[in-house]
Amino acid sequence: MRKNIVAGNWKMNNDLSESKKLVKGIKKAIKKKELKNTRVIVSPTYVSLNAVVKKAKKSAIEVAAQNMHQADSGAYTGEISADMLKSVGVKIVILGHSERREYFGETDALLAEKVDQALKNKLEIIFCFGEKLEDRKNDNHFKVVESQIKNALFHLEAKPWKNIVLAYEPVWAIGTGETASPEQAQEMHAFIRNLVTNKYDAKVADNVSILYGGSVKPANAKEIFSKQDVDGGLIGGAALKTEDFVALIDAI
Ligand SMILES: O=C[C@H](O)COP(=O)(O)O
Repeated sequence: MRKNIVAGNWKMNNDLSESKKLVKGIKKAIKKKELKNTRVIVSPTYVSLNAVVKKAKKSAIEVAAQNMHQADSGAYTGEISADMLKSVGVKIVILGHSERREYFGETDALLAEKVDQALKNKLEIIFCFGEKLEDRKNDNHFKVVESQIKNALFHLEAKPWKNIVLAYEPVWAIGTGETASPEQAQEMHAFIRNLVTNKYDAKVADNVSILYGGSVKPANAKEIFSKQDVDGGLIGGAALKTEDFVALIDAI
């Protein structure tokens, strides 16, 4: 059965001491909670990964990296490999975030390589995709999402899908305060699950968690998370404050 997930993407926020403080706060706040079928993931910057992994020990918190390079190693100044992530205890990596696509030119083809590299290294992937505002205005949102998923993930066999989490993040809703309505989120999530069913089978589709991301906050989380095909959220801004993030965990 698929899991619910509340994942905080800290993006380029929080230095080392702020990162340690935030994970410590979350750890304390969730200590006595019965999380049942819910996973809690935080994703600090590279420089804080090791420290956050250590602080998260003996808690339900899992730690993800925000990106990684597609090669094993080599002359790629400024980059981080899958092996390096594993060496500091990281088991999950976010790939395909719209900010990586937009500001760092990451294409579907490159992301397909990163996906293969992550899976080869037994890293779990939170794979992000989503349409831009003009795509939605032109009624192209389903087509765009379908091609992003097909191009980066549909070369995979069914088996590796147990290590894939999908994150639908409409670009127009990220950091803008504008959220997709719960109905819009459900409509797209059902479409995505159907795509996976058609390509693989119902079992693969039922087992994949599909997260929603884009201006999720305590005030709107419950309604979004309550939708049948929404299995939690990938959270930016609201993941930076302990009480807000914990409220999102409570909302699931
Ligand atoms: O990765 C997280 C998403 O980009 C959502 O960010 P946001 O919650 O600040 O809109």
